[in-house]
Amino acid sequence: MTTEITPTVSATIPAPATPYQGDIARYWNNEARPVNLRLGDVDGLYHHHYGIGAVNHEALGDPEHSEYEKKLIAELHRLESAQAEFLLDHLGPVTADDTLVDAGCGRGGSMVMAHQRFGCKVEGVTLSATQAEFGNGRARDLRIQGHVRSRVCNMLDTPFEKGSVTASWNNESTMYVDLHDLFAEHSRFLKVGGRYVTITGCWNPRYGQPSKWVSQINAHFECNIHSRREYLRAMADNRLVPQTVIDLTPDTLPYWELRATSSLVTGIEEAFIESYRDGSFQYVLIAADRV
Ligand SMILES: C[S@@+](CC[C@H](N)C(=O)[O-])C[C@H]1O[C@@H](n2cnc3c(N)ncnc32)[C@H](O)[C@@H]1O
Ligand SMILES: CC(C)=CCC/C(C)=C/COP(=O)(O)OP(=O)(O)O
Ligand SMILES: [Mg+2]
Repeated sequence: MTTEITPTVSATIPAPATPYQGDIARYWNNEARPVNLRLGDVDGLYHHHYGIGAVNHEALGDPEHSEYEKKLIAELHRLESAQAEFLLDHLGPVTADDTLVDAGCGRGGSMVMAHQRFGCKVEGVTLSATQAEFGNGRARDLRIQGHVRSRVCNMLDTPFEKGSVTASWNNESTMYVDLHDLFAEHSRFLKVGGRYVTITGCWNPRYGQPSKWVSQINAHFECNIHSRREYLRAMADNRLVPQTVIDLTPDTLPYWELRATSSLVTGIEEAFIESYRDGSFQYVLIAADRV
């Protein structure tokens, strides 16, 4: 699949708010891992998040078969898209007249899925000009550029008007920011009665402190994973009242176990598998009402 990329964003790139955000912008501008691009090439939905659900071993067939690796890639991608569908399931009622915000939108796969499901406008923000241009290129390819737009913008300081957004989400992008600052900003632009959803990895307070595996994941991605407790506290402080908290850890393990057998491994698979198994790390969905 070829993706048209034109420099629609680069003329207006704001300076990073902090040196750290400059590091993260560089990280995502330079990212081109086959585990993300080859999965996205399956159907043109490019994700930077992980998968949930049971592996369909029947669809994979015989590991010795010449087509097995191609089927494995399609299966990992199916599980990543299932994760995004599950997040969208928790946004509440959304109509074609509504605006949604994807905070930390990556290459925009979840935004396209949201527009295709609801017919609504979706605004995405990322620190990376490469990602925003890629997402806008995909939207143009699909002729949905009037509804789906990515821009380079700090999710802690967005241009969205107070109370103008029906629902918003962070899909695996909360570990790059202070949660109080983040939820204050979502709370500002969400309508009263609107919905906020995150799917994220968090360290488990029951374990005690971040395990060595959690520290390894932080170092690998230059991020700072928060604890489950911190999420709930920061939401409560910002008029976001959890409606649903779901532990997706058992649902994401099959994805990781399958990914660990593929040719697209990146070296981080062991840290996810071991930390999910020893209980130090959890994969969760939290859906909250803006009250
Ligand atoms: C792991 S990717 C997730 C991408 C996307 N949510 C998905 O599911 O495919 C993390 C994203 O968070 C973005 N990000 C990190 N800190 C940010 C910030 N302060 N403002 C806006 N985006 C940020 C990065 O640019 C990147 O797009
Ligand atoms: C759950 C946690 C802690 C996520 C950290 C954020 C992150 C880097 C997500 C996946 O991005 P990606 O799809 O680019 O990563 P990979 O290349 O490993 O697939
Ligand atoms: Mg990935």
